[in-house]
Amino acid sequence: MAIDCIANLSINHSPTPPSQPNEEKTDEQQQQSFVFDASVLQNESNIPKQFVWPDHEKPCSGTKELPVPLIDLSGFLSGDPIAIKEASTLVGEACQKHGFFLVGNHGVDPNLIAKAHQFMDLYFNLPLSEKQKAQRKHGEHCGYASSFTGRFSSKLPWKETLSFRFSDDVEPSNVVEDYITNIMGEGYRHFGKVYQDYCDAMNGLSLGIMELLGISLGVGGAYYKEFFQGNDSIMRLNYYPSCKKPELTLGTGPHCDPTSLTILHQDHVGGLQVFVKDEWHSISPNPQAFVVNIGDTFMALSNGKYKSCLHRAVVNSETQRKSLAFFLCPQKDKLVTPPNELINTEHPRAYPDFTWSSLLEFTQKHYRADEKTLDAFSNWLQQKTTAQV
Ligand SMILES: C=C1C[C@]23C[C@H]1CC[C@H]2[C@]1(C)CCC[C@@](C)(C(=O)O)[C@H]1[C@@H]3C(=O)O
Ligand SMILES: O=C(O)CCC(=O)C(=O)O
Ligand SMILES: [Fe+2]
Repeated sequence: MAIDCIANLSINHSPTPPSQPNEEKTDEQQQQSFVFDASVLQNESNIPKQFVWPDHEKPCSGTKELPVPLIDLSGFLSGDPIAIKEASTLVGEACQKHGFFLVGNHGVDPNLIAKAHQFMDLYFNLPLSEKQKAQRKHGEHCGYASSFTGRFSSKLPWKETLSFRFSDDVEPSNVVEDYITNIMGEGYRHFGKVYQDYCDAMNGLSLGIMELLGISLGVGGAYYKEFFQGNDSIMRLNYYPSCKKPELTLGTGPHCDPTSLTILHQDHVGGLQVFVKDEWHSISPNPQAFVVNIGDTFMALSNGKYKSCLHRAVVNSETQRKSLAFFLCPQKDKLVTPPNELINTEHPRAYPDFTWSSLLEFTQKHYRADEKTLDAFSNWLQQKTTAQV
């Protein structure tokens, strides 16, 4: 079934019955045979135990709003030096506190954003067998994943994702469109074009934000912008089905993004939460704005001055939720090391040099990304280096 034709297809399909647990199988084997079919699970009043999170990680009621600055990019985009200075100051203040801010008047076509959301609705409401054509393979980070049942045996996130790679190092870059068409079929070419265009827009916005970050850190607008030229980034579509017991589970577990910069567009539903001053805070939806946050790799590039902050996503019993996350990542083997201007006796090196490919491999094969990913990775690297001596 091609994505093109589903644009005018009302999708009625008999939901795949959940695989009945088989007593003879071990827990582990049951886990592997478990399939997260959102069209079934969203109607289940008793959610499978693998999706029930420990009490200390369950959603809490009455979360306060996180005060994040909404930075108007119109002046920056028009090259107004005063507006650029103001924007870089606001970005720097937010990044030293919790690493989250909003950007408005960003120049991304609202019709493109709307189309990206519309095609998410179409894709994630396809029959599971159709979505599984793009099944993400073990150890890889591209493709379709439903709650990561193949990777984790507990604390499963209540979500489906479709992730693909975007590279800025070829002109014109058709990597997204070609990937989607190759793994999902020629009928998805229009679908692929929409996300190709979306990623191109995210790439441009990311490089602009890197300019503001460089100015705010006093290393100049070109420093990080050049570092991320030819980036090799990840685009992720997050689809969170409604859940009859939202208070027991999480859409995305607590984590710091291991990547460099995340540009997130959340729909009108809400569910993003950030852990600041030992409390979870929400960031309410603003469809005209993107939520931007610093990831672990940029925290290292800023020598720890800017914070990669713990965050998560909660679900609800009323409606599905969607978010589009563009994860800016440097070329895989580029050395991640902070500029000398940020190193001095008062601020010695906070993290060892590393490459993004080694951190990505660590999150995919050795460690579930969470609040301590960069510390765990640094220790793992140092143990590896010591062992090789
Ligand atoms: C490089 C990545 C790994 C994850 C997607 C991107 C950035 C965030 C990571 C993730 C969202 C952190 C929480 C756990 C995770 C497994 C998830 O819930 O999706 C992580 C992603 C991943 O490993 O696929
Ligand atoms: O969906 C959200 O609001 C957050 C998702 C997220 O943090 C991620 O995908 O890394
Ligand atoms: Fe995240």
